[in-house]
Order: sequence, then structure tokens, then C-alpha cells
Amino acid sequence: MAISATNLTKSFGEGATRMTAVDNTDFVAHFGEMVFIVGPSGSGKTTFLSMISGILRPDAGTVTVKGCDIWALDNDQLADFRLNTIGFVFQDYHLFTRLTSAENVAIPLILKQQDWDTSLAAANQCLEIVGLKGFGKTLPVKLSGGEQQRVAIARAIVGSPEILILDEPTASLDGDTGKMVIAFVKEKVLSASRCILIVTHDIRINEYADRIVHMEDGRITGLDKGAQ
Ligand SMILES: Nc1ncnc2c1ncn2[C@@H]1O[C@H](COP(=O)(O)OP(=O)(O)OP(=O)(O)O)[C@@H](O)[C@H]1O
Repeated sequence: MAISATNLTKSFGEGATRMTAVDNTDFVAHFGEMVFIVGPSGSGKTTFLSMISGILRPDAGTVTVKGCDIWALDNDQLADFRLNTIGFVFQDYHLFTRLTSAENVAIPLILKQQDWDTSLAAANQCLEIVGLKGFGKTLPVKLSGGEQQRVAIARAIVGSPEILILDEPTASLDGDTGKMVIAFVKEKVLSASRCILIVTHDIRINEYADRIVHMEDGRITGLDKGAQ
């Protein structure tokens, strides 16, 4: 099992303004599957993923990733977990405009103290995996939206994370490009040793999900497609 969350709960605010963003929720994901998390704005999806990825400490409940209770780790161990196990792709790519595509992709390896040349070579290999061979020296602004998203995906996978999280990956892309990017992720990035979680409002890409999980008012309310 890749991820198991039990009784996960998180509230924000105090007194009368206190609200529960994630409410006593359980979740399981396996290696080899691509799971979509859908639900209305404010239903708790980002809060939920932040707790699963070791970014936001839950008020209650446990998150186990590859058998490790991540919220029992100390801060250094948790930082290592995030760097080595989780790859994150943001809606707006978050690429550095003054760095080349390969330099953007190399950043996680530089953070892991790998030397510059080795990191750039690995970055160029990842660009090849995402279909951008030869674009290493190109600045992101010279690329289309779909290509920039693929650079962001290359950066997320360069450290070989087993858990890949994409937050609204197609929101800034037109319909066809969005589908192409997700089809590509499913074919080339998903593997038996990797689990991919995608938050999306984009029903045009539903066909690529192995499983769709619905969130509403901080709770997982339903499962579509291959429900456990
Ligand atoms: N740091 C915070 N402080 C206070 N309230 C917060 C904080 N983060 C989230 N919330 C609240 O928790 C609820 C869930 O937010 P969350 O961002 O997890 O929802 P979401 O489903 O990801 O929404 P969206 O689809 O719009 O991104 C919302 O009501 C939000 O206002």
C-alpha cells in the first residue's frame, strides 16, 4: 500500500470562526494507480493533500506512507520524506523564468547536494521522458503551456519520488493539451512503483483515472470507478 490515512482531521481558526476543513477522513491509495480527488471549491482537497504529503500537521489521525507513520517523524526526517518521496506539480507550474528548462528540472537534485553537471544530465534525461528532448537550454517563456507543464512534471519526477501529486494540472491548459498531458502522465510517469494523486475539477480528463474520490465538506463522500 502506498498511502493510508485514518481519521484525518484538520480545523482552522478559533472560537466562533473555527471551521473543520477535513473531518475524520480515511483514505487509501496503492502503487500503480492514478487517483483523482474531486469536489467543490473549499471541500478540503488541498488541506487533505497537504497532510498526506507532510506539509501540514493534522489535528488528529495518522498518515502512513509506505508503512511509515509520517507525522511521528521529527522535522529533519519529515523534510527528507518530502524531498525524497513526494513530487509536487502545481497548477501554475511555478517555473523560474530566468533559469533554463533543464536548470528548473535540476533544482530538486541540487537541493539534495548533487553536483551541478550530474544534476543537469539527469534533468535532461527527465526532459526526454516528458517528450522535451533538446529543450534543456530553452527558457520556459519560450515554451507553450503544455510544454511548461511537462517541464514542471519533469522537475517533480527527477528525484524519482514514489508519490506524485498534481494540483489542478490542467486548469491552465486548453482541453486537448490538458488531455495530452494527463494521457502522457498515465503512460510514461505512472508505474508499478509509483502512485499518482491528482486534484482536478476537469471532467474532461476523468477517463484517465483508475479511481475517482469525491470530497465534500471535509469528508470523502464517494468513490467512482474501480472503488475499493
Ligand atoms: N490556512 C488556512 N487558514 C484558515 N482557513 C483555511 C486555511 N486553509 C484552508 N482553509 C479553509 O479550509 C477549507 C478547505 O480549504 P481547501 O483549500 O482545503 O479546499 P479545496 O477543496 O482545496 O478548495 P479549492 O478547490 O478552491 O482549492 C476552506 O473553507 C478554506 O477557507
